[in-house]
Amino acid sequence: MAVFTPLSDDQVADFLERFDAGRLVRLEGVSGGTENSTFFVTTDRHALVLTLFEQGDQRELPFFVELLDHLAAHQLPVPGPLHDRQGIALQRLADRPALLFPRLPGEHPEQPTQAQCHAIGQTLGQMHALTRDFPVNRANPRDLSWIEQAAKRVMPYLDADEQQLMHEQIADFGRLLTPHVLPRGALHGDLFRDNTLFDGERLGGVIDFYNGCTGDLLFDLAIVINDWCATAQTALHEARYHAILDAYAAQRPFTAIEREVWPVMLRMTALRYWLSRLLVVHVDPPAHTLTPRDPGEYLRLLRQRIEVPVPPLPTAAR
Ligand SMILES: Nc1ncnc2c1ncn2[C@@H]1O[C@H](COP(=O)(O)OP(=O)(O)OP(=O)(O)O)[C@@H](O)[C@H]1O
Ligand SMILES: N[C@@H](CCO)C(=O)O
Repeated sequence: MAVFTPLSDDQVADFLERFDAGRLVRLEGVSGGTENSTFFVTTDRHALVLTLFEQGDQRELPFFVELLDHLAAHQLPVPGPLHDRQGIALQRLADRPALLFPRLPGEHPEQPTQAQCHAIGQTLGQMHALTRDFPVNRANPRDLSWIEQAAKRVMPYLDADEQQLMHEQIADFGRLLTPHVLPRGALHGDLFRDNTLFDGERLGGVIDFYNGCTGDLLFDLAIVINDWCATAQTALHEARYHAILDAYAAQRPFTAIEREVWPVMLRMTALRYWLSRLLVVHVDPPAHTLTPRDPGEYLRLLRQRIEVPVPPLPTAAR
């Protein structure tokens, strides 16, 4: 389930009056997602998605709206929010912040093809090239200082080997990453396969920007590689890896420092998800009954990244 706040047809029909988007034909709750209430809204003119924000700091919503407006204005495949007749995107409905989006076509890929990997690498590279000078800022909520704090909260739930691994890795990140200034910009922050929609090989869109923030561009790319390029045994799927990185590098070439710290960034983002999933399981279980994602998957991935070197970042497009 991902309807925490039910809405009636009348509520949504009234809400649509604020926009030039047609009249309500059908309202359906969406079962995917875990954080917000999501509805598919069909009007006589458009297929739309309505999101009610159930958690998080509402003062941060303008960052997401401006980022999506910016990317959509540059024709990136993202759902640019609809603006009402007064030009305002961010609304209130059922006492919650609400946004209305175009419904993008497609399905989440489970076993991404080469063409799908190329498409996501290219789009992320374009997004990063476009947001290097994006003027609005939101600090990365999952940076190294968050990792250090979160690690203290989960330590009691780890065995001795896992505790040692976590301590050693975090010390490494501080030593190997902190001295460097990496290229920065606006990040998606959670670009897993299930935050993309593919219509066949065509990228219909990238969704769920609510982890979006300002940070190291390489952090975003490492999240993508870890999720998109792991085989069932967490080994690196090399064909997908090269397809994503080559397409990305053609849009935004890597710096020498990025090439140097790349293996560390892959480990840091693997540990970031090991931690956030441990927090959900042991420390802050959500109110809903959905099965939490397995922290062990990212522990295995982290170990894999430590034991098996990854090929270097490409120097130039092949
Ligand atoms: N613009 C869109 N076009 C088509 N489908 C969408 C769109 N936005 C959301 N969806 C669908 O709704 C589902 C839930 O949306 P979303 O991922 O934003 O929710 P969430 O509660 O923030 O979830 P989570 O953070 O767990 O991924 C998505 O998996 C997708 O199937
Ligand atoms: N992508 C996250 C969940 C949503 O933030 C994870 O796999 O843990």
